[in-house]
Amino acid sequence: MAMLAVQKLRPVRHPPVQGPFQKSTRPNAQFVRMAASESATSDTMPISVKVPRVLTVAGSDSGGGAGIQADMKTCAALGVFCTTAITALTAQNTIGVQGIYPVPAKFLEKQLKSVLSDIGADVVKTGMLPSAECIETLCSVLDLFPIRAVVVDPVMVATSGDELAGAGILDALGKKLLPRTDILTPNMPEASQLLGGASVTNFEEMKKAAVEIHKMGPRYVLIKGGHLSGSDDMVDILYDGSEMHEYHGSRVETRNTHGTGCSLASAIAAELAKGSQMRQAVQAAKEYVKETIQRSSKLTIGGGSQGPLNHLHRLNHWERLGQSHFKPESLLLYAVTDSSMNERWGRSTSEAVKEVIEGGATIVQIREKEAESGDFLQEAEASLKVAREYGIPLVINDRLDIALACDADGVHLGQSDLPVSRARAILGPNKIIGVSCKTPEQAQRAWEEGADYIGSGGVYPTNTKQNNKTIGVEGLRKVCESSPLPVVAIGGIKDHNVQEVMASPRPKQLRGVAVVSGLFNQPDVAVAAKHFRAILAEALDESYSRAF
Ligand SMILES: Cc1ncc(COP(=O)(O)OP(=O)(O)O)c(N)n1
Ligand SMILES: Cc1ncsc1CCOP(=O)(O)O
Repeated sequence: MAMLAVQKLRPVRHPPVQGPFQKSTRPNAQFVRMAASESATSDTMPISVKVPRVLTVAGSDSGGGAGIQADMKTCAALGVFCTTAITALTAQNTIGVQGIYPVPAKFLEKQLKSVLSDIGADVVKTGMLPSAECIETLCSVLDLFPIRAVVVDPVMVATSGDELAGAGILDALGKKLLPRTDILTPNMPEASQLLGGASVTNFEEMKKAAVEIHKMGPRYVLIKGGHLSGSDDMVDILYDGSEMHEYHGSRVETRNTHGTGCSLASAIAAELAKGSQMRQAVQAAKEYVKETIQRSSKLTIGGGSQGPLNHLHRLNHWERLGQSHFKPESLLLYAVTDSSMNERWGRSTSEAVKEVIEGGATIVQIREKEAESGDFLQEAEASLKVAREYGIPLVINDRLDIALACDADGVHLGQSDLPVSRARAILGPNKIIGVSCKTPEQAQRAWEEGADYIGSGGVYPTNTKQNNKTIGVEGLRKVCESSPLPVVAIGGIKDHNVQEVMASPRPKQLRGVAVVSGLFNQPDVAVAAKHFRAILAEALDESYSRAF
């Protein structure tokens, strides 16, 4: 049995840091300790590890981008343990703030005391403080515990423009909190509000504002110049009462900036908690936020104008998602091979694949119902080589083992094949998984299990697949409307009925047609593919013009 190494807790002895400590009437409770297992108790590893701690006193953002949620993720990313005292719940998303539910001051006090009496905090960071009462409560609790620094982000207006704290807090902020603040981090509109509406719109006014706000009590004032207009150069100013320090950066073009202010203040708090001096902490925090914005710029979360950041980008979770070979547009002309048809016309599968791609196929599936595994693999490898030369995705019908063996771009599965969820677990997030669906229930399941697209049919009767139920154009539409997944129509699709399949009004999920005999049971595959592309172009154009 592994024994846990236990060491007696001692009251905190804070290392001396520059700047005022918060006054304390009571010794702090404890270290945050991680009990180390036996394997970690070598000569070089301490048996008790003191973890830097930040307490964030802020509002909850249900959208996960700002507030408490941003603070916790920032601290986690920077190696700091983050506790919370929630001042308000907000119903919020990437569009804006739909509601605010302030937490009663008495319950805020309970949270603060609960955390500080047990876990303690090296640094307290504040965000949304919705009322004067809440500020007074916070300050009276701060008097009771030793805190090394207080970082105040004077959150008043959300990035969406919604008000989070009214002018009613300014008096309490100025009288109670700012005199005990180590660093205050207003943006330009907040700086203006703190100064009773003074103009803070350019660099010179930012400097003047920093001097004026410094007189209100904070040791450092960091005015964020993100709102400076007419310049790609973004400047923040840090004023310590005698010197102005400038931090220059360049603007990153992205909608994903929601929670940037909370994240910067939390990053400063985290760096201070780890032992940095103020200027170092601001520098490191700015670098972290800059890198975070850059690494978040392509994320698609929510439909509003303010997307969140990827605080934990160093874990690289979402970068890999972006590497999928699949784009719904590639379903436009989906070529499904048939070696018996190709043999009849005197060509190998890989030759047919080359011709169909040259004619305009946008994705290829190798479908072999009779072939031995070794032959299937050889055919797949030769075809994949061709498809890669043209940058066209290639998937394997039914056989996950063949797809894995040749490292194809994915598989197409039928309802009687391996379940999509199992295939996804084996193939990982980046491979394409398509699944055949005839019913709305199957389509819904495909979506839930992680498929990339649906193949739906047979739309028309076909000789290529025996005993295959025909669902018609109506059945195809029902499948399209049952999940957000892109759909490709299949079954008996020929040049004379493509128009009908793709006719307007077309469900937005329907992205193209999958064809076997219409492409491969033809004397010239490239000509057949070109012909399909021309009809598709016309069908799409026509529905485009009808929509206007
Ligand atoms: C794009 C596309 N859609 C549907 C099918 C049919 O797949 P499945 O139901 O697995 O039937 P078989 O192709 O295995 O006979 C498909 N192959 N491709
Ligand atoms: C594989 C498949 N799945 C449903 S119909 C079908 C065959 C489509 O072939 P064709 O395009 O020749 O009708």
